[in-house]
Amino acid sequence: MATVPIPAGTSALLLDIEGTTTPITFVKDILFPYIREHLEDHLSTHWEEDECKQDVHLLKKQIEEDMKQNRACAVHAVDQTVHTDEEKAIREVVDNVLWQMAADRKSTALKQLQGHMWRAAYASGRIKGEIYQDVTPSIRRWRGQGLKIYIYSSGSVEAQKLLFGYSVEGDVLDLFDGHFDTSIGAKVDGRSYEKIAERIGCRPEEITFLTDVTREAKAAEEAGVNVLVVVRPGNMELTDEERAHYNLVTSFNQLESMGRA
Ligand SMILES: CSCCC(=O)C(=O)COP(=O)(O)O
Ligand SMILES: [Mg+2]
Repeated sequence: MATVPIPAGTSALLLDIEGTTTPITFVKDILFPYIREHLEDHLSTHWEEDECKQDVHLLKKQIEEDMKQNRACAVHAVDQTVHTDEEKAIREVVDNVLWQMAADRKSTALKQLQGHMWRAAYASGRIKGEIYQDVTPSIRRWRGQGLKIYIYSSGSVEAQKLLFGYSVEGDVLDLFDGHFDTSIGAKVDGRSYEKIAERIGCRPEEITFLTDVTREAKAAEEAGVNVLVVVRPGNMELTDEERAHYNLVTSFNQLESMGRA
């Protein structure tokens, strides 16, 4: 397995989750089906609670935004205040959420609701966060070399903390210096990476971002962030052009720090 140098001058590694630290199958075959299976029951049980009301409010705002931008969207009046028929209102929220999930939308509204729903599944031990075997030993090694480690995922910060807090390796949250989600901006928008650098307190050039998605890699590059594209089983195939352009890693074990510039 060829060694890949962590770009010189890197002080912080920014890690994607799905397809990078964690198999895509865990998200698609375990996390997402859990939502589809329990959505209606979750909404019915928690409908009157503040957290659920906030989740529904955010979904409604997303629909308004989609309509303003003329984006295709399943339009449902998900408003708890105007519905007299609670069952119908819940049905509309369910339809909207299922529609967003079918399109693999990464909206903050959807991700926030999902994070809240997974809480019970992780806490009961029904779900444990999967992490590739090379991930935690490598992070420990990099931390020993003085690198800071951050997560940036479309999954909400709460969902990220659940995955690593209730992982197959137990609670490994102490490996991370911080978490970012789409509340800082979309992963395909270069400005998100500028904001992350600001929040970390370094220049974009000091960050190296690891992701499986080349649209995210491109956005990070535009912001001046270093990028490594992660190739894991089941990840989206890269084009020849992408393979030629990006430095690729198949395991975190390959990544060696060459010392700070
Ligand atoms: C953080 S667990 C949930 C994963 C998820 O919902 C998701 O959209 C993953 O996106 P990523 O940015 O980690 O590829
Ligand atoms: Mg990913």
